[in-house]
Amino acid sequence: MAKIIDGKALSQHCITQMAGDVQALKENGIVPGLAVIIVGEDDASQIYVRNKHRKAEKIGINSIVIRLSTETTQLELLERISLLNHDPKIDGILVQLPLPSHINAEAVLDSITPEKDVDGFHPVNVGKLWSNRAEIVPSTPFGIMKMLEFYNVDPTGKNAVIIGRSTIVGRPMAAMLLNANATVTIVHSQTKNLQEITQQADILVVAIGRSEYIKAKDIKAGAVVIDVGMNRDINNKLTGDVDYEDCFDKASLITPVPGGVGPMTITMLMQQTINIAKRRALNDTGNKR
Ligand SMILES: Nc1nc2c(c(=O)[nH]1)N[C@@H](CN(C=O)c1ccc(C(=O)N[C@@H](CCC(=O)O)C(=O)O)cc1)CN2
Ligand SMILES: [Mg+2]
Repeated sequence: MAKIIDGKALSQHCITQMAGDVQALKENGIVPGLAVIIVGEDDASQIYVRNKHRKAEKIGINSIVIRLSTETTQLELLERISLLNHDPKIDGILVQLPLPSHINAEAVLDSITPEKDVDGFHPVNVGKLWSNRAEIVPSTPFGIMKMLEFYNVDPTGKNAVIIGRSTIVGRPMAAMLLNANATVTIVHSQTKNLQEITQQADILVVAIGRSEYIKAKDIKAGAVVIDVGMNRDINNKLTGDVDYEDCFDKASLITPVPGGVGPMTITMLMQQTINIAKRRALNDTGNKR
């Protein structure tokens, strides 16, 4: 029988620690600041942004949310980002994805100054991650690394298989597991004999976007199974990419959906905002000398 990796409980544990860190920063005159920009009316995005704002406030981070209409032009968005790039009170800038189709998301993300790119999507931060000298990393895989650490899963020498090659999850997850000394394989929609590879995984991270795609027959006995999927069925019920019930007895550890990876994504965003503010605190001290 698998043990459940409880993302909600771990998230709460991290929040308590972070609130203490923010208090200490404030005593040194630094208030961490996070700016989240949302363009358009996507329902799910609205909820995630609201949750980010609430969690930030709970920890003591100064959170601002900039809500822009669907008709916002790319130029208007770039101008907003430029103002935030130069705002000394803002440590982290995040543009909620997806953006409306008339906006070039890459151009927008690339315009965020790398030091404030709290999502870790800027090519400079991607390059640093792959060079194993990361400062800011994408929150979803960062949350997964925290989960592994908290549940005493050392990736060293393990076979880690990631299903999915997105820039938000699959690719940065591969870099982080590689940096943690795992033997890493990425599989994706074009991979031949995918199941033969997933069956070898000691750590399996599933981000393929297909409801309950991974079954017990696809995993190794004792595998650690991390489900990044979020799929809505016709009754609006949330399902993961892993058939949780089917895999439960065969895995050693497994994340539920909801209550696994999702809550840690937002919590790790807060951690990165605090980390950037800590670097600002160090620089401020340096400047005063
Ligand atoms: N700029 C970004 N955009 C997006 C990111 C991101 O990291 N940066 N990730 C996702 C959305 N996302 C955060 O932004 C996110 C998604 C889901 C959850 C979450 O807590 N999920 C819950 C279930 C919620 C539900 O019922 O719908 C869970 O899994 O328990 C948090 C954050 C895309 N965009
Ligand atoms: Mg089921």
